[in-house]
Amino acid sequence: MKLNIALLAGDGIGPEVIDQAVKVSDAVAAKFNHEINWVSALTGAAAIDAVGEPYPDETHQACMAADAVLFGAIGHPRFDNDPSAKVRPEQGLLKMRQELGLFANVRPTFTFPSLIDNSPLKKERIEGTDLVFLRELTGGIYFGKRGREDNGETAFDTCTYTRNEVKRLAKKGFEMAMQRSKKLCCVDKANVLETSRLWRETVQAMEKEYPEVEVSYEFVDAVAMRLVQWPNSYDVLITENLFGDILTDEASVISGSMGLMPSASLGEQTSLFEPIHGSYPQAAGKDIANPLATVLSAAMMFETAFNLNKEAEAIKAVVNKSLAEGIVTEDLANGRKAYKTSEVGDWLVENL
Ligand SMILES: NC(=O)c1ccc[n+]([C@@H]2O[C@H](COP(=O)([O-])OP(=O)(O)OC[C@H]3O[C@@H](n4cnc5c(N)ncnc54)[C@H](O)[C@@H]3O)[C@@H](O)[C@H]2O)c1
Ligand SMILES: CC(C)[C@H](C(=O)O)[C@@H](O)C(=O)O
Ligand SMILES: [Mg+2]
Repeated sequence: MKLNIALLAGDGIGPEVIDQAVKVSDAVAAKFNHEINWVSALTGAAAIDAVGEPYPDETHQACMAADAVLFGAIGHPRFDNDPSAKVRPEQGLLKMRQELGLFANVRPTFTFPSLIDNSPLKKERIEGTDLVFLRELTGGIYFGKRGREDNGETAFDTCTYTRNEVKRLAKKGFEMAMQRSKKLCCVDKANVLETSRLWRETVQAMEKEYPEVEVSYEFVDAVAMRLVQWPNSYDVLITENLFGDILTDEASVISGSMGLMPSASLGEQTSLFEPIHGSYPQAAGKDIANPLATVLSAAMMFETAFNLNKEAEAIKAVVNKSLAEGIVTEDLANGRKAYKTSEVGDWLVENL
């Protein structure tokens, strides 16, 4: 099979972790007789430096022409520390998600048996955790009206959702629950927010279409607590954009490192695969970042975008093997030898 993949490495550790995912993808493609045609395109601060905008039209065209997109990370301290910057790398990420119509961000959280002691949480609480967030990705406060009033003394961001936006995300949630343990949790703040009441009302109305799915409705503040207290009590969680952003970073602590958690962003026309972490600027250029979140995002790409399950399983298996054998970057070393980002990538290729 010929796979056309747009490659958006981005900023900071983006290019380093993407390099490992490319090496591993090429190796798995060779093993299973596929050919990957990578088309690299600019995004983030790198694109601002090169052409003045974070998601240039050329990049959008490359994403639209490809069968799938593999994304690293964007963001640079130069913008993080300058709130007045008008053009920002993150705008590129949001524009890309919106223009590609990537409304459903699938963010699994799971544990690796060999890393159970890497989590600061108690082993007996987290063992066997296997849950998945479906984060709405193209609506809510990220895309609402925002601005300043009162000579800049007052700022506002507005959160808006339409019933259809909630429905299409919830539909994916119900479908995913049917494939898994038939348990769905709708995370909201319906005791306060009108958008959350629309979420709850919409999901409640859909329950009768999926009589086998047991649905619970929980407030986001309580979920934030129970997620680290009893993560095993969850299976599929659906939530709006900002809640999903925050809860998934929190959930990454269960696995032991932010550098481990992959994601898939799904739309009607295309899909994009990216680690949930950012550009981790402190590690940029040092060859120390954990590449596994990006490698596992590539596995999600084989599975979700191309229906190539054996290929995805091969990647997951070699990742598990590397962890079991202690071939880990410094975030997971825990007093053991820390391997470089590129050494982990090389090991995965050799052992695939
Ligand atoms: N999707 C994205 O591209 C994305 C996501 C989040 C943040 N950002 C951007 O990234 C920049 C830095 O943001 P931040 O520091 O809040 O978040 P971050 O995810 O880049 O880093 C937070 C912490 O997580 C850990 N971490 C992250 N990735 C890791 C990896 N691969 N291996 C090992 N440890 C890892 C590190 O301890 C790091 O200090 C900002 O400009 C932000 O806007 C981009
Ligand atoms: C960088 C930022 C805009 C982004 C988000 O908030 O969606 C990031 O935190 C993520 O999780 O991908
Ligand atoms: Mg985030």
